[in-house]
Amino acid sequence: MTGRPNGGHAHDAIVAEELHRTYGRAPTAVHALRGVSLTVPRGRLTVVQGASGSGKTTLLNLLGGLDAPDSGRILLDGVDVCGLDENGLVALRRERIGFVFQTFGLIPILTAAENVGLPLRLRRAPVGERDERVAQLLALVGLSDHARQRPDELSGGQQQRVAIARAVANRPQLIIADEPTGRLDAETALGVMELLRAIVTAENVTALISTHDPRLLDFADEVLHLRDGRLHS
Ligand SMILES: Nc1ncnc2c1ncn2[C@@H]1O[C@H](COP(=O)(O)OP(=O)(O)OP(=O)(O)O)[C@@H](O)[C@H]1O
Repeated sequence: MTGRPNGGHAHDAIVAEELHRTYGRAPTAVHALRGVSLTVPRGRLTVVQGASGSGKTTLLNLLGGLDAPDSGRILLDGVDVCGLDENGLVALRRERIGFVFQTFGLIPILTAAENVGLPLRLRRAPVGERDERVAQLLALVGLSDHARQRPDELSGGQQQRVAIARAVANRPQLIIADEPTGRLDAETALGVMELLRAIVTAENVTALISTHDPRLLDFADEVLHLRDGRLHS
C-alpha cells in the first residue's frame, strides 16, 4: 500500500507524497521524516508501527493538520491540507478528524458523559440529540455505568475509552490515535485495540493508529513500518 506515491484512489482517506519534516537547523537538525509516501484506505484500520523516535508522532501530526511538512503533499478525502490557512485547518480538524492521544486528554472537572458530549456542545447540537449520542457512545465503549464519574475516578483503560468515544462523537471521517495504548498495561492495551477495531466497523470510520508495540499489529487491516523517518514494507 505504500507503492502508490503518485496519487491514490477515490476510496483512499489519506494520500501523502514525499513528506519531509526536519526539526531545528544544522548542525543539530533532526530529520524526523525523510520522504514518506503512503495511502490510507477508507473504512479500514491502519497501524503505523515504529520504535521510539522513528517519526510516528511527527507523521500523525502532519496527516492530522496539527503541523506542516517542510515539503510534500497531503490529501485528506481529496482536500489539499497544505493549501489550507489556519482557519481552514481548524475547521478540518474539528469537522473531519477525531484525535486520541497517549495521555487521554480528558477534561478533569467534567464527568465521562460530559467529556464525550463536549464536541457536540461545541457545535451547539440540541440537548436531546447530544444526550442520545452520548448514551449510545458510552454503551459502545462499555462505560454506561460510569457516566457520572470524573477522569480521576476511572482507570487508565476506562479513561482511554472515554477519549475514544469523545473522538468519534461528531462522526468524523478519520480517527488519528497516537500511541493510544502507550500508557496502558498489556492486557488493557489489547482491550483498547479491540475497541478501536469495533469502532471502525460500528461507526464506519477510518482509523490511523501509531504504536511501538508489535503485538498490536494483529488488529490492523494495513500496517506501515516506520524506521528512521522512512517507511519500510
Ligand atoms: N519539537 C521537536 N524538536 C526537535 N526534535 C524533535 C521534535 N519533535 C520530535 N523530534 C525528534 O524527531 C524524531 C522523531 O520524533 P517523533 O516524536 O515523531 O517519533 P515517535 O516515533 O513518535 O517517537 P515516540 O514513540 O518516542 O513518541 C526524534 O528523533 C525526536 O527526538
